[in-house]
Amino acid sequence: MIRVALAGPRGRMGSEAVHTLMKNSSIDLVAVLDYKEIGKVLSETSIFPANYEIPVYNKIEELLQIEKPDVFLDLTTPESVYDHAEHCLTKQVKVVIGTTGMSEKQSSSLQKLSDENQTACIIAPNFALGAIMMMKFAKMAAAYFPDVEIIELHHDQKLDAPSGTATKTASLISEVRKPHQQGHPEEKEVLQGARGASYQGIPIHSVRLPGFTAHQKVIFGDTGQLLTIQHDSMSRQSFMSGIVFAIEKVMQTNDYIVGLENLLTEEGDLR
Ligand SMILES: NC(=O)C1=CN([C@@H]2O[C@H](COP(=O)(O)OP(=O)(O)OC[C@H]3O[C@@H](n4cnc5c(N)ncnc54)[C@H](O)[C@@H]3O)[C@@H](O)[C@H]2O)C=CC1
Ligand SMILES: O=C(O)C1=N[C@H](C(=O)O)C[C@H](O)C1
Repeated sequence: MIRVALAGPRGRMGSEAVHTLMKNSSIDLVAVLDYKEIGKVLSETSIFPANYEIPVYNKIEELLQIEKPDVFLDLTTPESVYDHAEHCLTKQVKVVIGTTGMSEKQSSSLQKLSDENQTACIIAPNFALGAIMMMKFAKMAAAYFPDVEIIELHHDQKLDAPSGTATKTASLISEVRKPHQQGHPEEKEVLQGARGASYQGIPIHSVRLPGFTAHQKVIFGDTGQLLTIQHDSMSRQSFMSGIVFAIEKVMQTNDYIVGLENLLTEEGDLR
């Protein structure tokens, strides 16, 4: 049994993940971390059934010391995630991070901590298999279609923009796309922000509206043709098999890994 602690149990992702981990016969959800008092065990909150007697902690130091999890899964906020991961890696507790919105500086610092403590840290900007495929396909296409823009569309409660998925997609594309100027060389934004954010020259446009869950289009343009690679998460169920996969994989490594595409084999692991 893999002993897992989860941060953010009442969130949109966290609550779904609690149910998934409770149902999994090779995972033992030993504790959850919330930032405020919500009861001593999860079943005392209105959103979980009576048999969810999982202890709730407000202090990560106590959680790690008392429950000794093998893996700490973070599904919280850009503000909290770094601090949690730092505590875990320093105490040599493996980490799976689903939370997006960390700065590059924070990610590099976690990589250093992971290396120094020889403790695995898997960062998954997107746990959904289809989104991972979208990113892989986009990287393939970018070798042939260097002009590309990314449009990501999410629910209006999302805190970070652009999404972790969009940034990761742009980073993968940048590995193969020859740096060059897109659009007209004399292009001017009449209204600031009209051309979106720029990741090494790749425009990223973020849409936030009620009604959306998590969606992305990667549009490649060439003379007389367009190629669009699109992924839609219609519910948070789409992320759950990826969470279990990441927890299983983090037990087999001591490395710092960003993106589940680095862990997939050609045999269709996540099915
Ligand atoms: N990697 C992936 O596939 C996915 C990642 N996400 C990311 O996961 C994160 C969570 O997303 P949602 O569930 O939609 O957000 P949410 O706002 O519904 O949930 C976040 C939860 O974290 C809790 N929280 C905040 N600070 C905390 C702390 N210090 N300790 C413990 N709990 C704390 C909040 O009370 C809240 O319940 C976001 O960063 C989002 O971008 C979301 C969906 C998929
Ligand atoms: O906040 C979300 O909802 C999501 N966040 C992740 C991201 O920033 O890419 C993954 C997915 O898009 C859902």
